[in-house]
Amino acid sequence: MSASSYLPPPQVPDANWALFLDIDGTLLEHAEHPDAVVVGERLRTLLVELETKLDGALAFITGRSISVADRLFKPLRLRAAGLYGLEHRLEMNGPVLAASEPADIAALAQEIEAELGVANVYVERKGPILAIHTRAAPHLLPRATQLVEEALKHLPKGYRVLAGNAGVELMPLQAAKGAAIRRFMDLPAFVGKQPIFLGDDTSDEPGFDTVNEMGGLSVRIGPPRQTSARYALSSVDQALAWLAESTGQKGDARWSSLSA
Ligand SMILES: O=P(O)(O)OC[C@H]1O[C@H](O[C@H]2O[C@H](CO)[C@@H](O)[C@H](O)[C@H]2O)[C@H](O)[C@@H](O)[C@@H]1O
Repeated sequence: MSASSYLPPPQVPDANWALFLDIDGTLLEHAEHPDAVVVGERLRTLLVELETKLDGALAFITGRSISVADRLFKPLRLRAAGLYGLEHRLEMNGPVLAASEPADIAALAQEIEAELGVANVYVERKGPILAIHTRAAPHLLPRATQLVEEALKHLPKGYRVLAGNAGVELMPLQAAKGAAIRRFMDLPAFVGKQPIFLGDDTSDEPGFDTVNEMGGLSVRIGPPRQTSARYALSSVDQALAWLAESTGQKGDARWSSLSA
């Protein structure tokens, strides 16, 4: 769907819906470094209210690892697909099915850190996924991309390179948000419900496609751009206000800036 046909999504009033939430750029404003994001108390409260309202049918679908998501949203330990679906927590407060770091990815991370780490590039090691963050050194994005694309030639088959938000990620092919959403939709708390997915990034597009196929609501957060999402909200503030309205709170366009 083209950016010009964007619509704000309708309100979603009841427990017939299942809510899937991307984190960065959707629930949280972007920050210079992945550890510098701010999770406000008001957002934690909203997530708990939504989880209760939807009878448990709520999950994070994120590129972050679940352990990092837990640290950010502590003490919440919500259902989550981390690392684009390579790891899961299928029950709130339940165990995490985590993914480990293969030796060749560890070696590659060290090589890239040795070259670019000194230049303010952050190499985030996420088990089988490497995220090279160039937000603080944008001129090094082409070099970071070149390094991971070169590495693809030497790694076993089954990896791909994906443009990130101010960076680039190397990940296994099976890391995909659409498959992660489908996995949750088979669980008792989700089955028979209509999925809604809120996301902002290229890596969220397979999630939009999946909820479109399932007859759900796909909602892209951010300024207009080409996307498969059928609805749009222009900012994190708007996304949080939309979610809050479904719990009966009045709309507030400054939602996230008031929440810290
Ligand atoms: O799928 P998401 O929940 O949106 O996670 C995507 C990536 O988010 C994080 O990186 C991005 O956000 C950082 C904080 O704003 C920012 O500094 C960075 O430039 C962004 O790319 C996270 O660090 C990654 O692991 C996630 O894949």
